[in-house]
Amino acid sequence: MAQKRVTVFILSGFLGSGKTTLLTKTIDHFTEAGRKPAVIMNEIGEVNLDGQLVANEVPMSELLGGCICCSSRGDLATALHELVTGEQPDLIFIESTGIANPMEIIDEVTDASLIIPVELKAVITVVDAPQLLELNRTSRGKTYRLMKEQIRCANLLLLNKTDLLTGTALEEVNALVREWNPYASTHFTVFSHIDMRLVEMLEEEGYAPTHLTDGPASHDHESGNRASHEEHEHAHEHGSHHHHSHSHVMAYTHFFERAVDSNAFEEFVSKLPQEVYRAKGILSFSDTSSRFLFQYAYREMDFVKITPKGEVPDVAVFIGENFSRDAVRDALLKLESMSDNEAKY
Ligand SMILES: Nc1nc2c(ncn2[C@@H]2O[C@H](COP(=O)(O)OP(=O)(O)OP(=O)(O)O)[C@@H](O)[C@H]2O)c(=O)[nH]1
Repeated sequence: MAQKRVTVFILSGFLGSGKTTLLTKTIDHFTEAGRKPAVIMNEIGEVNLDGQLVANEVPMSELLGGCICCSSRGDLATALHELVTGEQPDLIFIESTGIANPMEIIDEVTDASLIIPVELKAVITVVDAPQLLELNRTSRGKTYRLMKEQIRCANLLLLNKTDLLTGTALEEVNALVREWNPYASTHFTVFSHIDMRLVEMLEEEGYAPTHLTDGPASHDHESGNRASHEEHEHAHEHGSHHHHSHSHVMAYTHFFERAVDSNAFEEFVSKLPQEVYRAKGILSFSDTSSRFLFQYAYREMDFVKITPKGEVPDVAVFIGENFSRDAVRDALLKLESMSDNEAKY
C-alpha cells in the first residue's frame, strides 16, 4: 500500500511582505482543525526571530545564516526527513527567506519527495502590494524581478497590505500580477487574512510545478493553478551551475550589550538608508520594562510587546542592498553608549 505523504506548502514572498503573519494564522487554523502542522524556517540573519511568533508546541526546524537556495543542497531535505521521522506531522510549512528563489526550493522539495514521504501541494506567495507597485513605477531592478518570479510560481497569491493602497492602485497592482500569473487564485488581503478553505483546497488539489510542465496548462476553475512555462529565468539553470538573483542582498546582525532608549532607537530606524529595506529584532529599552519585537518593512515601523521563549539575546537584523554595515553598527553602538552615559548620571 502506498505510504501516506506529508503535505508540504512553500510560503514565498519578498522580505516583510507578510509571510509570518500568514504562517501563524494558518498554523492556528490547522491546529484547531485537529491537524499537526510543523514548520521549517529559513532566515538570512543569525537568529530566527519569526520563530518567536510560532506557538511552542509546533515542531520547528531552523535553517539559519543563509538562504535556502544558497545553502548546500540537501539541508532542506535533511530538515524534512528529520521532521517527518521525528515528529510525524500532517503538514509542513516551509517559510523561505524573502530573498529566496522559489524555483530552487520547489526543486529541492520535489527532489526530496523522491526519497522522503512528502508531497509539495502548493506555493503560496505573499506580495507586498504597495512595494510592488512602487517598484513597478520607479525601478525595475533585481528586487522587482525576484518578486515577479515569486509571483509566477504561486498557486495562491495574496496581494497584501492593501490597507495602504487606494482603489485605483489596487486595480493597477492586480492587473500587473494577473498578467504575470493568470493561473493562481489571487486575493486582496490585509494582514494576510484569507479564507483558510483556499489553503485546504490546495491540499486536495496538489501542485503542478511550473518548470516541469510542457506549456501553459488548461484548468477550468479559478483556483486551477498551473503557471505558465514561458521565460522562467531560472528554469534552465539547475544542475550545471547555480545562478543567484540575490547576490546583492546582505544582512547585518547586531547583538546589543545594553538596552537603548526607545525614542532614540525609533529615530535611528526612521533615518535608516533607503537601501535597508527590512529589519527586525527583539529589544529591551532603557525606558520601558517589557521587551519588544521590532519590525521594519518597507519604511513602516512596528513594535509589539513580547515575552520571548527561552533565552533570547537583544538582537536586531538589518537586511538590504549594498548598505554600509559599519554605518549601521556605529550608529547602534552610539545608541548603546548614550544609554550607558545616562545610566551613570
Ligand atoms: N499595514 C500593514 N502591515 C502589515 C500587513 N501585513 C503584515 N504587516 C506588517 O508587516 C511587517 C512584516 O510582516 P511579516 O509577516 O513578519 O513579514 P515576512 O514576510 O514574514 O517578513 P520576512 O520574514 O522578513 O521575510 C510586520 O510588522 C507586520 O505586522 C498589512 O496587511 N498591512
